[in-house]
Amino acid sequence: MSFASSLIISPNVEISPSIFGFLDSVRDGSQILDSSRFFSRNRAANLMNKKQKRVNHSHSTELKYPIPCQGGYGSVIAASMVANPAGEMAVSAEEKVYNVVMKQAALVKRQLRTAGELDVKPDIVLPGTLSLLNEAYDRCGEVCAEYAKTFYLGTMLMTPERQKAIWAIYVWCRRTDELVDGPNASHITPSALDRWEARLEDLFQGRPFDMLDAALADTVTKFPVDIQPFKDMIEGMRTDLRKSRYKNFDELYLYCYYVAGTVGLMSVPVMGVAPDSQASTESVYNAALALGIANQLTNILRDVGEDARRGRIYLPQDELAQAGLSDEDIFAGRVTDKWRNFMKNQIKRARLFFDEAEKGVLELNKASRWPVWASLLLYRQILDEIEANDYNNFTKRAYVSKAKKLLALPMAYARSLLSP
Ligand SMILES: CC(C)=CCC/C(C)=C/CC/C(C)=C/CC/C(C)=C/COP(=O)(O)OP(=O)(O)O
Repeated sequence: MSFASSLIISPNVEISPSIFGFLDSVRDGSQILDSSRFFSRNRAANLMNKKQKRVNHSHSTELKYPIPCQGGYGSVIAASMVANPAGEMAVSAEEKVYNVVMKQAALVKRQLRTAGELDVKPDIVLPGTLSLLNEAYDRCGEVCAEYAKTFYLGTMLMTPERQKAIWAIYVWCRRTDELVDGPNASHITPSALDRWEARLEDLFQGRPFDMLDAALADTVTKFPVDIQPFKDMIEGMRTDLRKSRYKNFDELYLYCYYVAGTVGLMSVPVMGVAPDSQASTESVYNAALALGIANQLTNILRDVGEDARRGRIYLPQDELAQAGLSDEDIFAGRVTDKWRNFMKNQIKRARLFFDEAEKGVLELNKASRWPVWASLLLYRQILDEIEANDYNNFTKRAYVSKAKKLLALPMAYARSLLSP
């Protein structure tokens, strides 16, 4: 069965224009994703302690964000229970996301126990479906190779089962992103996203809509992957449809979790934790979340000009105001000292998230570390390039040169050999 024909199975195709656009761009290679895309130091530990405190004093809990402040990088306390204008207590983004992370870690632990420490379930295949499934996974591999070359290369070191599962997850994320960022994004409505979510639920229940969904449907039967991060990613797309400004870092953090932190949470159950790791499952999940947030913050800092031209400013409005900057300054694209200082603090924060992520990479299964190191090293270098461009992220796109990319690969490999 050809891939294109397999997509026209169901009449539920209102989201399909984007999928076809997605396919076209895969075919002509017009978009290349060259590699994959928050936390105070010791945050995982901090959060654990806070969680403990929360049990005892549920209303006095405070979580710390690394918020850049004038003249340095201070740690400003952000209450995890904050009052909204109506005086109701609302839960901060940080706490909301923390709860998801804890739930994911608990789920994977429970499932591993019942599976007797086996994270791959045996393959039970009905006659005739194996070749289709193989074809579906091959197609996912092709998409991953086309869009995320470096990451794809890294997956080559994984076991075939893990490799295929990562491809299937990658492709679902890519398609989800394409709904709001692809060529047919202007046709996408919240109800199209609702249908995409219904389709996600179907595939988790073993009823995939097309071949690529079938690959993910198979993956979720083999690895302890939970639906929550997938649903949250769709929520991120809804956020993108209705929102083009972020009041503060709390709001931005939630957005980054939705669109990128979720990828980390989806990946850990497949990548697996090293059998000799002493780290808690929670801390590995926190590191994976941190990598997604770091990547997304980097992506936002790199794309300030491009996003502004689409009328979007992802940078926290309160921090811009504190730095004496406004939306108009961004639209005008002037690289001033105020802008450079603001950017320095934003870059510092992104690097803190990368630091947090680094601790977790060591805890992953050896064979899964290389692609993660490669994407971490490459994406973090984008921050160096923004600096090298003298913070002109309005008209200059920060990118990592081919030579630097090539150099990063053996470095990533060498790091992947290090034990915790
Ligand atoms: C660290 C541990 C314990 C595990 C690793 C867990 C993983 C794999 C985390 C990775 C998270 C990730 C890759 C998020 C993607 C975020 C992102 C900004 C991707 C970039 O996508 P595009 O926007 O297509 O990229 P470009 O614009 O750079 O092409």
